[in-house]
Amino acid sequence: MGKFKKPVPKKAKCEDCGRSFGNERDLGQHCSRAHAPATNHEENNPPVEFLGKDNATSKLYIITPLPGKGQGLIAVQDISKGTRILSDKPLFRIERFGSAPPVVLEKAIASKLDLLSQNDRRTFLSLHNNELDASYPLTGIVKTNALPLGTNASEGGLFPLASRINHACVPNCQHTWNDNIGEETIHSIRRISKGEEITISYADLGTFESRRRHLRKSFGFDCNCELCSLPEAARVMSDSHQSEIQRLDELLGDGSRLLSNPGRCLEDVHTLLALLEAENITDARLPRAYYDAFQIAIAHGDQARAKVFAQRAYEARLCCEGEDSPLTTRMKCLVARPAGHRLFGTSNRWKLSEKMVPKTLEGEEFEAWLWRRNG
Ligand SMILES: C[S@@+](CC[C@H](N)C(=O)[O-])C[C@H]1O[C@@H](n2cnc3c(N)ncnc32)[C@H](O)[C@@H]1O
Repeated sequence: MGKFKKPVPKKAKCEDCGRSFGNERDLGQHCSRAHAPATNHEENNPPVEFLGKDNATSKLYIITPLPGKGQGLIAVQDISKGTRILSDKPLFRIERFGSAPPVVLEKAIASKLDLLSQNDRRTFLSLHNNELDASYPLTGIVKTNALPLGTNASEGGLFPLASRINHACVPNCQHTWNDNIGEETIHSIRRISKGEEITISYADLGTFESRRRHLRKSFGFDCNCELCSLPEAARVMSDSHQSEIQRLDELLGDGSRLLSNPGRCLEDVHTLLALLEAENITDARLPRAYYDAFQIAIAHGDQARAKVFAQRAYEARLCCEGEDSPLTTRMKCLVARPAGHRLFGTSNRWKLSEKMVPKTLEGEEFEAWLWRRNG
Protein backbone atom coordinates (compact mmCIF):
# COMPACT_ATOMS: atom_id res chain seq x y z
CA MET A 1 0.00 0.00 0.00
CA GLY A 2 3.00 2.28 0.43
CA LYS A 3 2.19 5.40 -1.48
CA PHE A 4 5.80 6.18 -2.03
CA LYS A 5 7.04 2.63 -2.38
CA LYS A 6 4.82 1.80 -5.27
CA PRO A 7 3.94 4.05 -8.19
CA VAL A 8 1.39 6.60 -7.06
CA PRO A 9 -2.00 5.80 -8.53
CA LYS A 10 -3.25 8.39 -10.95
CA LYS A 11 -5.59 10.75 -9.14
CA ALA A 12 -9.25 10.33 -9.86
CA LYS A 13 -11.04 13.39 -11.17
CA CYS A 14 -14.30 14.78 -9.94
CA GLU A 15 -16.81 14.11 -12.71
CA ASP A 16 -18.29 17.52 -12.15
CA CYS A 17 -15.46 20.02 -11.83
CA GLY A 18 -12.52 17.94 -13.02
CA ARG A 19 -10.58 18.54 -9.80
CA SER A 20 -8.35 15.73 -8.71
CA PHE A 21 -9.33 13.78 -5.68
CA GLY A 22 -9.18 10.33 -4.34
CA ASN A 23 -5.56 9.43 -3.72
CA GLU A 24 -4.76 8.76 -0.13
CA ARG A 25 -3.11 12.14 0.30
CA ASP A 26 -6.41 13.85 -0.36
CA LEU A 27 -7.76 13.77 3.11
CA GLY A 28 -10.09 16.71 2.49
CA GLN A 29 -13.04 17.06 0.24
CA HIS A 30 -13.16 17.31 -3.51
CA CYS A 31 -15.86 19.11 -5.39
CA SER A 32 -18.61 19.00 -2.82
CA ARG A 33 -21.73 18.95 -4.80
CA ALA A 34 -23.46 17.95 -7.93
CA HIS A 35 -23.85 20.74 -10.38
CA ALA A 36 -26.84 22.33 -11.95
CA PRO A 37 -28.00 25.66 -13.41
CA ALA A 38 -29.98 28.22 -11.46
CA THR A 39 -33.56 28.88 -10.79
CA ASN A 40 -35.41 31.26 -8.54
CA HIS A 41 -34.98 30.34 -4.91
CA GLU A 42 -37.73 32.17 -3.25
CA GLU A 43 -40.26 30.61 -5.62
CA ASN A 44 -39.18 27.08 -4.75
CA ASN A 45 -38.49 27.51 -1.09
CA PRO A 46 -40.81 29.71 0.89
CA PRO A 47 -38.89 31.31 3.77
CA VAL A 48 -38.92 29.41 7.03
CA GLU A 49 -37.08 30.27 10.18
CA PHE A 50 -35.59 27.23 11.82
CA LEU A 51 -33.76 27.02 15.08
CA GLY A 52 -30.62 24.82 15.02
CA LYS A 53 -32.13 21.58 16.24
CA ASP A 54 -28.87 19.84 17.15
CA ASN A 55 -28.16 22.70 19.44
CA ALA A 56 -31.66 23.51 20.53
CA THR A 57 -30.48 24.54 23.94
CA SER A 58 -27.38 26.49 22.96
CA LYS A 59 -28.94 27.95 19.76
CA LEU A 60 -25.84 28.23 17.61
CA TYR A 61 -27.66 29.13 14.38
CA ILE A 62 -30.98 29.71 12.70
CA ILE A 63 -32.00 28.83 9.16
CA THR A 64 -33.46 31.91 7.60
CA PRO A 65 -33.98 33.59 4.20
CA LEU A 66 -31.00 35.63 3.03
CA PRO A 67 -31.16 38.25 0.28
CA GLY A 68 -30.24 36.72 -3.10
CA LYS A 69 -29.30 33.35 -1.61
CA GLY A 70 -32.53 31.60 -0.72
CA GLN A 71 -32.11 30.25 2.76
CA GLY A 72 -28.95 29.93 4.80
CA LEU A 73 -27.61 29.56 8.32
CA ILE A 74 -26.85 32.52 10.54
CA ALA A 75 -24.93 32.30 13.81
CA VAL A 76 -27.05 33.49 16.74
CA GLN A 77 -24.09 33.66 19.11
CA ASP A 78 -20.32 33.96 18.83
CA ILE A 79 -18.87 30.57 17.92
CA SER A 80 -15.27 29.74 18.72
CA LYS A 81 -12.92 28.04 16.27
CA GLY A 82 -13.16 24.23 16.22
CA THR A 83 -16.81 24.01 17.35
CA ARG A 84 -19.04 21.30 15.94
CA ILE A 85 -21.89 23.48 14.73
CA LEU A 86 -24.02 20.59 13.58
CA SER A 87 -23.92 16.93 12.77
CA ASP A 88 -26.45 15.69 10.26
CA LYS A 89 -27.70 12.23 9.27
CA PRO A 90 -28.46 11.79 5.57
CA LEU A 91 -32.10 11.49 4.58
CA PHE A 92 -30.81 8.95 2.07
CA ARG A 93 -27.68 8.03 0.14
CA ILE A 94 -27.38 7.94 -3.61
CA GLU A 95 -24.72 6.75 -6.07
CA ARG A 96 -22.85 9.52 -7.92
CA PHE A 97 -24.96 10.28 -10.96
CA GLY A 98 -22.19 10.20 -13.61
CA SER A 99 -23.70 10.16 -17.05
CA ALA A 100 -26.90 8.23 -16.35
CA PRO A 101 -29.88 9.64 -18.25
CA PRO A 102 -32.11 11.91 -16.12
CA VAL A 103 -35.10 9.64 -16.50
CA VAL A 104 -33.14 6.80 -14.87
CA LEU A 105 -31.94 9.08 -12.06
CA GLU A 106 -35.41 10.39 -11.44
CA LYS A 107 -36.67 6.85 -11.03
CA ALA A 108 -33.80 5.86 -8.74
CA ILE A 109 -34.44 8.87 -6.50
CA ALA A 110 -38.19 8.22 -6.46
CA SER A 111 -37.58 4.70 -5.21
CA LYS A 112 -35.37 6.10 -2.42
CA LEU A 113 -38.13 8.51 -1.45
CA ASP A 114 -40.61 5.65 -1.22
CA LEU A 115 -38.57 4.26 1.66
CA LEU A 116 -38.60 7.51 3.66
CA SER A 117 -40.99 8.59 6.37
CA GLN A 118 -43.51 11.20 5.33
CA ASN A 119 -41.63 13.77 7.35
CA ASP A 120 -38.27 13.01 5.71
CA ARG A 121 -39.86 13.00 2.27
CA ARG A 122 -41.31 16.42 3.00
CA THR A 123 -37.92 17.65 4.19
CA PHE A 124 -36.27 16.41 0.98
CA LEU A 125 -38.91 18.02 -1.21
CA SER A 126 -38.45 21.32 0.61
CA LEU A 127 -34.74 21.50 -0.32
CA HIS A 128 -33.72 23.98 -2.96
CA ASN A 129 -33.82 22.97 -6.64
CA ASN A 130 -31.50 24.82 -8.94
CA GLU A 131 -32.57 23.07 -12.12
CA LEU A 132 -34.42 25.05 -14.75
CA ASP A 133 -35.76 21.85 -16.29
CA ALA A 134 -38.96 21.09 -14.40
CA SER A 135 -39.24 17.60 -15.97
CA TYR A 136 -36.89 16.04 -13.40
CA PRO A 137 -37.58 17.79 -10.09
CA LEU A 138 -36.11 15.08 -7.86
CA THR A 139 -32.88 14.97 -9.85
CA GLY A 140 -32.71 18.75 -9.61
CA ILE A 141 -32.92 18.65 -5.82
CA VAL A 142 -30.26 15.95 -5.60
CA LYS A 143 -27.91 17.79 -7.95
CA THR A 144 -28.30 21.01 -6.01
CA ASN A 145 -27.86 19.55 -2.56
CA ALA A 146 -25.96 16.23 -2.47
CA LEU A 147 -22.73 16.18 -0.49
CA PRO A 148 -20.13 13.43 -1.03
CA LEU A 149 -19.96 10.78 1.67
CA GLY A 150 -16.20 10.82 1.99
CA THR A 151 -13.17 11.67 -0.07
CA ASN A 152 -13.30 8.79 -2.51
CA ALA A 153 -17.01 8.46 -2.19
CA SER A 154 -19.06 6.89 -4.91
CA GLU A 155 -22.11 7.97 -2.94
CA GLY A 156 -23.60 11.30 -1.95
CA GLY A 157 -26.02 12.17 0.83
CA LEU A 158 -28.97 14.54 1.14
CA PHE A 159 -29.06 16.41 4.42
CA PRO A 160 -31.83 18.33 6.13
CA LEU A 161 -29.47 20.94 7.65
CA ALA A 162 -26.07 20.71 5.95
CA SER A 163 -27.73 21.02 2.54
CA ARG A 164 -28.98 24.46 3.60
CA ILE A 165 -25.49 25.92 3.98
CA ASN A 166 -24.40 28.42 1.36
CA HIS A 167 -21.02 28.71 -0.28
CA ALA A 168 -18.14 31.11 0.34
CA CYS A 169 -14.76 30.85 -1.40
CA VAL A 170 -12.97 31.25 1.95
CA PRO A 171 -15.62 29.74 4.21
CA ASN A 172 -15.78 29.82 7.98
CA CYS A 173 -16.70 26.13 8.24
CA GLN A 174 -15.48 22.76 7.04
CA HIS A 175 -17.95 20.06 6.10
CA THR A 176 -16.85 16.44 6.46
CA TRP A 177 -18.43 13.04 6.14
CA ASN A 178 -17.63 11.24 9.40
CA ASP A 179 -17.82 7.52 8.77
CA ASN A 180 -17.45 6.70 12.47
CA ILE A 181 -20.76 8.30 13.35
CA GLY A 182 -22.43 8.11 9.93
CA GLU A 183 -23.07 11.86 9.86
CA GLU A 184 -21.96 14.97 8.02
CA THR A 185 -20.26 17.32 10.45
CA ILE A 186 -19.89 21.08 10.15
CA HIS A 187 -17.03 22.61 12.14
CA SER A 188 -16.07 26.25 12.51
CA ILE A 189 -12.55 26.72 11.17
CA ARG A 190 -12.25 30.23 12.55
CA ARG A 191 -14.12 32.32 15.09
CA ILE A 192 -17.62 33.22 13.87
CA SER A 193 -19.38 36.29 15.21
CA LYS A 194 -23.04 36.45 16.13
CA GLY A 195 -25.01 37.48 13.02
CA GLU A 196 -22.40 36.11 10.58
CA GLU A 197 -23.50 33.62 7.94
CA ILE A 198 -22.23 30.05 8.34
CA THR A 199 -20.57 29.01 5.08
CA ILE A 200 -18.78 26.06 3.49
CA SER A 201 -16.87 25.80 0.22
CA TYR A 202 -18.57 23.80 -2.53
CA ALA A 203 -15.15 23.23 -4.15
CA ASP A 204 -11.56 24.51 -4.07
CA LEU A 205 -11.63 26.38 -7.32
CA GLY A 206 -8.53 28.53 -7.68
CA THR A 207 -8.68 31.92 -9.31
CA PHE A 208 -11.55 34.41 -9.32
CA GLU A 209 -12.43 33.66 -12.96
CA SER A 210 -12.41 29.89 -12.56
CA ARG A 211 -14.49 30.13 -9.37
CA ARG A 212 -16.96 32.47 -11.02
CA ARG A 213 -17.31 30.26 -14.12
CA HIS A 214 -17.83 27.11 -12.12
CA LEU A 215 -20.27 28.53 -9.57
CA ARG A 216 -22.37 30.20 -12.25
CA LYS A 217 -22.48 27.09 -14.45
CA SER A 218 -23.03 24.54 -11.74
CA PHE A 219 -24.90 26.39 -9.02
CA GLY A 220 -26.41 29.33 -10.85
CA PHE A 221 -25.05 32.20 -8.78
CA ASP A 222 -22.32 34.80 -8.82
CA CYS A 223 -20.37 34.64 -5.61
CA ASN A 224 -20.05 37.93 -3.74
CA CYS A 225 -18.05 36.59 -0.82
CA GLU A 226 -15.21 38.61 0.68
CA LEU A 227 -12.63 37.00 -1.60
CA CYS A 228 -14.69 37.56 -4.75
CA SER A 229 -15.28 41.20 -3.76
CA LEU A 230 -11.61 42.19 -3.44
CA PRO A 231 -10.48 45.29 -5.31
CA GLU A 232 -8.62 44.62 -8.59
CA ALA A 233 -5.04 44.80 -7.27
CA ALA A 234 -5.75 42.59 -4.28
CA ARG A 235 -7.59 40.14 -6.51
CA VAL A 236 -4.60 39.79 -8.84
CA MET A 237 -2.41 39.03 -5.84
CA SER A 238 -4.92 36.55 -4.43
CA ASP A 239 -5.29 34.83 -7.82
CA SER A 240 -1.57 34.25 -8.04
CA HIS A 241 -1.63 32.75 -4.52
CA GLN A 242 -4.62 30.56 -5.34
CA SER A 243 -2.99 29.24 -8.53
CA GLU A 244 0.22 28.50 -6.68
CA ILE A 245 -1.69 26.71 -3.92
CA GLN A 246 -3.28 24.45 -6.52
CA ARG A 247 0.04 23.84 -8.28
CA LEU A 248 1.89 22.92 -5.10
CA ASP A 249 -0.97 20.77 -3.88
CA GLU A 250 -0.85 18.76 -7.12
CA LEU A 251 2.95 18.58 -7.05
CA LEU A 252 2.98 17.21 -3.52
CA GLY A 253 0.83 14.32 -4.67
CA ASP A 254 3.82 13.01 -6.64
CA GLY A 255 5.21 10.26 -4.44
CA SER A 256 8.31 9.54 -6.51
CA ARG A 257 9.42 13.14 -6.09
CA LEU A 258 9.07 12.81 -2.35
CA LEU A 259 11.52 9.93 -2.38
CA SER A 260 14.03 11.47 -4.76
CA ASN A 261 13.92 15.07 -3.54
CA PRO A 262 12.53 15.28 0.01
CA GLY A 263 14.26 18.59 0.78
CA ARG A 264 12.50 20.30 -2.10
CA CYS A 265 9.18 18.69 -1.16
CA LEU A 266 9.50 19.93 2.42
CA GLU A 267 10.23 23.41 1.08
CA ASP A 268 7.09 23.15 -1.06
CA VAL A 269 4.95 22.27 1.96
CA HIS A 270 6.43 25.26 3.80
CA THR A 271 5.56 27.55 0.88
CA LEU A 272 2.09 26.03 0.60
CA LEU A 273 1.42 26.71 4.29
CA ALA A 274 2.56 30.32 3.92
CA LEU A 275 0.22 30.77 0.96
CA LEU A 276 -2.71 29.19 2.81
CA GLU A 277 -2.06 31.62 5.63
CA ALA A 278 -1.83 34.57 3.25
CA GLU A 279 -5.21 33.57 1.81
CA ASN A 280 -6.70 33.00 5.27
CA ILE A 281 -7.41 29.37 4.39
CA THR A 282 -7.86 27.17 7.45
CA ASP A 283 -9.84 24.33 5.89
CA ALA A 284 -8.89 20.67 5.40
CA ARG A 285 -5.96 21.68 3.19
CA LEU A 286 -4.11 22.72 6.35
CA PRO A 287 -3.99 19.28 8.05
CA ARG A 288 -3.35 17.73 4.64
CA ALA A 289 -0.25 19.90 4.14
CA TYR A 290 1.06 19.00 7.60
CA TYR A 291 0.38 15.35 6.86
CA ASP A 292 2.43 15.72 3.67
CA ALA A 293 5.29 17.10 5.76
CA PHE A 294 4.87 14.21 8.18
CA GLN A 295 5.10 11.68 5.36
CA ILE A 296 8.22 13.32 3.92
CA ALA A 297 9.96 13.15 7.29
CA ILE A 298 8.89 9.63 8.22
CA ALA A 299 9.65 8.17 4.78
CA HIS A 300 13.27 9.24 5.34
CA GLY A 301 13.49 8.01 8.92
CA ASP A 302 13.20 11.37 10.74
CA GLN A 303 10.90 10.47 13.59
CA ALA A 304 11.59 13.71 15.48
CA ARG A 305 10.26 16.07 12.81
CA ALA A 306 7.57 13.54 11.90
CA LYS A 307 6.27 13.72 15.46
CA VAL A 308 6.03 17.51 15.35
CA PHE A 309 4.30 17.48 11.96
CA ALA A 310 1.92 14.75 13.14
CA GLN A 311 1.00 16.89 16.14
CA ARG A 312 0.27 19.89 13.90
CA ALA A 313 -1.73 17.73 11.47
CA TYR A 314 -3.67 16.30 14.41
CA GLU A 315 -4.52 19.73 15.83
CA ALA A 316 -5.61 21.08 12.44
CA ARG A 317 -7.66 17.95 11.73
CA LEU A 318 -9.27 18.14 15.17
CA CYS A 319 -10.38 21.69 14.44
CA CYS A 320 -11.88 20.75 11.05
CA GLU A 321 -13.49 17.43 12.00
CA GLY A 322 -13.52 16.79 15.74
CA GLU A 323 -12.06 14.09 17.95
CA ASP A 324 -14.34 11.32 16.66
CA SER A 325 -13.33 11.64 13.00
CA PRO A 326 -11.41 8.66 11.57
CA LEU A 327 -8.61 10.91 10.29
CA THR A 328 -8.23 12.72 13.61
CA THR A 329 -7.98 9.38 15.38
CA ARG A 330 -5.39 8.20 12.89
CA MET A 331 -3.27 11.33 13.35
CA LYS A 332 -3.45 10.94 17.13
CA CYS A 333 -1.97 7.44 16.79
CA LEU A 334 0.81 8.79 14.57
CA VAL A 335 1.66 11.49 17.13
CA ALA A 336 2.07 8.75 19.71
CA ARG A 337 4.13 6.56 17.37
CA PRO A 338 5.30 8.16 14.11
CA ALA A 339 7.15 4.97 13.20
CA GLY A 340 3.79 3.20 13.01
CA HIS A 341 3.32 4.75 9.57
CA ARG A 342 3.80 2.36 6.66
CA LEU A 343 6.39 4.65 5.04
CA PHE A 344 8.74 4.39 7.98
CA GLY A 345 11.82 2.46 6.89
CA THR A 346 11.57 3.42 3.23
CA SER A 347 14.86 5.34 3.53
CA ASN A 348 17.32 6.24 6.30
CA ARG A 349 18.48 9.44 4.68
CA TRP A 350 17.35 11.68 7.56
CA LYS A 351 17.41 9.07 10.31
CA LEU A 352 16.66 10.70 13.67
CA SER A 353 15.12 9.35 16.83
CA GLU A 354 11.82 10.63 18.13
CA LYS A 355 13.61 11.87 21.25
CA MET A 356 15.70 14.33 19.24
CA VAL A 357 13.08 17.09 19.07
CA PRO A 358 15.15 20.04 20.36
CA LYS A 359 13.91 21.32 23.70
CA THR A 360 15.99 24.46 23.80
CA LEU A 361 14.87 25.97 20.51
CA GLU A 362 11.89 28.31 20.29
CA GLY A 363 10.04 30.37 17.71
CA GLU A 364 11.98 31.05 14.51
CA GLU A 365 14.87 28.87 15.60
CA PHE A 366 12.61 25.91 16.15
CA GLU A 367 10.92 26.50 12.78
CA ALA A 368 14.32 26.68 11.06
CA TRP A 369 15.20 23.30 12.58
CA LEU A 370 11.80 21.80 11.74
CA TRP A 371 11.92 22.83 8.08
CA ARG A 372 15.61 21.92 7.74
CA ARG A 373 16.55 25.48 6.91
CA ASN A 374 19.85 25.43 8.75
CA GLY A 375 21.86 23.93 5.95
C1 LIG B 1 -27.21 23.56 -1.30
S1 LIG B 1 -28.12 24.94 -1.67
C2 LIG B 1 -27.79 25.94 -0.28
C3 LIG B 1 -29.05 26.33 0.43
C4 LIG B 1 -29.98 27.16 -0.35
N1 LIG B 1 -29.59 28.57 -0.30
C5 LIG B 1 -31.41 27.00 0.07
O1 LIG B 1 -32.16 27.97 -0.02
O2 LIG B 1 -31.81 25.91 0.48
C6 LIG B 1 -27.15 25.62 -2.96
C7 LIG B 1 -27.79 26.81 -3.62
O3 LIG B 1 -27.82 27.93 -2.74
C8 LIG B 1 -27.51 29.12 -3.46
N2 LIG B 1 -26.25 29.68 -2.97
C9 LIG B 1 -25.30 29.03 -2.29
N3 LIG B 1 -24.30 29.85 -1.97
C10 LIG B 1 -24.61 31.05 -2.48
C11 LIG B 1 -23.94 32.31 -2.49
N4 LIG B 1 -22.75 32.48 -1.92
N5 LIG B 1 -24.55 33.35 -3.12
C12 LIG B 1 -25.76 33.18 -3.72
N6 LIG B 1 -26.43 31.99 -3.74
C13 LIG B 1 -25.87 30.95 -3.12
C14 LIG B 1 -27.38 28.73 -4.93
O4 LIG B 1 -28.58 28.90 -5.57
C15 LIG B 1 -27.01 27.27 -4.83
O5 LIG B 1 -27.35 26.57 -5.97
